[in-house]
Amino acid sequence: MEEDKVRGKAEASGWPARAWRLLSAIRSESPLIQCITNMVSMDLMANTLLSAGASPAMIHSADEIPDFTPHARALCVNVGTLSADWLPAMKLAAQFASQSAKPWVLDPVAAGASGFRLKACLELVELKPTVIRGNASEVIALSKASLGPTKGVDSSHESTDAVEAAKSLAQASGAIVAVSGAVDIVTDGERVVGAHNGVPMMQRITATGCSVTALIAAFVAVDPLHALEATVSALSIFGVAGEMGMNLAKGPASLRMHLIDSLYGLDDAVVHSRVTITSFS
Ligand SMILES: Nc1ncnc2c1ncn2[C@@H]1O[C@H](COP(=O)(O)OP(=O)(O)OP(=O)(O)O)[C@@H](O)[C@H]1O
Ligand SMILES: Cc1ncsc1CCO
Ligand SMILES: [Mg+2]
Repeated sequence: MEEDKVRGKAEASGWPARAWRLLSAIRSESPLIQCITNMVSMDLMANTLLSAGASPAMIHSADEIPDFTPHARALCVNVGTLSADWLPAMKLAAQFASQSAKPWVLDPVAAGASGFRLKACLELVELKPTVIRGNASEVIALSKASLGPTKGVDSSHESTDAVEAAKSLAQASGAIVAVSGAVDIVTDGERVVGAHNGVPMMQRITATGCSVTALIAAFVAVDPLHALEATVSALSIFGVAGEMGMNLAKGPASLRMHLIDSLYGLDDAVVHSRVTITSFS
């Protein structure tokens, strides 16, 4: 009953209609999304983008960036399996994206796990990402610019523990900051919005976070002037795909498959009845 009330309010706010409109735009425009990502996530990330209707390209060589990056509608940079030889390409691509006024999204995987990684993430933040999406531990580490008690790539905090950290990171960087978790939190430093869709089993599949970051890049590509709204919509749509997928799944491996199928098959009615987004402030 309480859940129905929250859904009712979300519907009245116009969020489901916006999420559906942006997903439809991705399906019709098929925006080219360049991804420089970790070796674990490449497959799921590319398939997530394809099933949403976008066109992924996992192109990471610095030699190709000057020719290629200006053609992409958005860039996703993910430091999951970072090494010193990949970092210059990430920075170069971010510079090209910024120079050509293309949105770019940073995933600061395990930002608090080592000094090398934290410094690299802070340097990337200096290059003005449009959106930063991490789990709560990553956003807290980045916001405080300090190493944290870390489980590596997994979070040891709830997303709601990271609201203040997310707001101050957004204010300091000028980026929209998204914290994934049971409730996904999105802020521009003033407004705070919560996206409530998703299922806990999504945490048992590696790279679902990486993949939703790339999906955010696709949503921002089709609505670059409303990055907060596009980010919330992407998180919500991915969560709804997880919920639909979970109805058919037996565990993480089959959820991975059904999530992709569900994202591909989402329709207006499902999006309108399930998308649950609320304002926190
Ligand atoms: N308890 C939960 N309930 C519902 N959805 C969840 C829950 N935890 C995570 N999710 C969803 O799972 C996806 C991945 O979020 P998560 O916070 O696990 O990212 P992550 O730690 O960066 O993952 P990875 O590093 O493996 O890519 C998001 O879409 C998020 O909304
Ligand atoms: C498991 C793992 N290790 C480095 S990146 C990655 C994918 C999830 O972030
Ligand atoms: Mg992650």
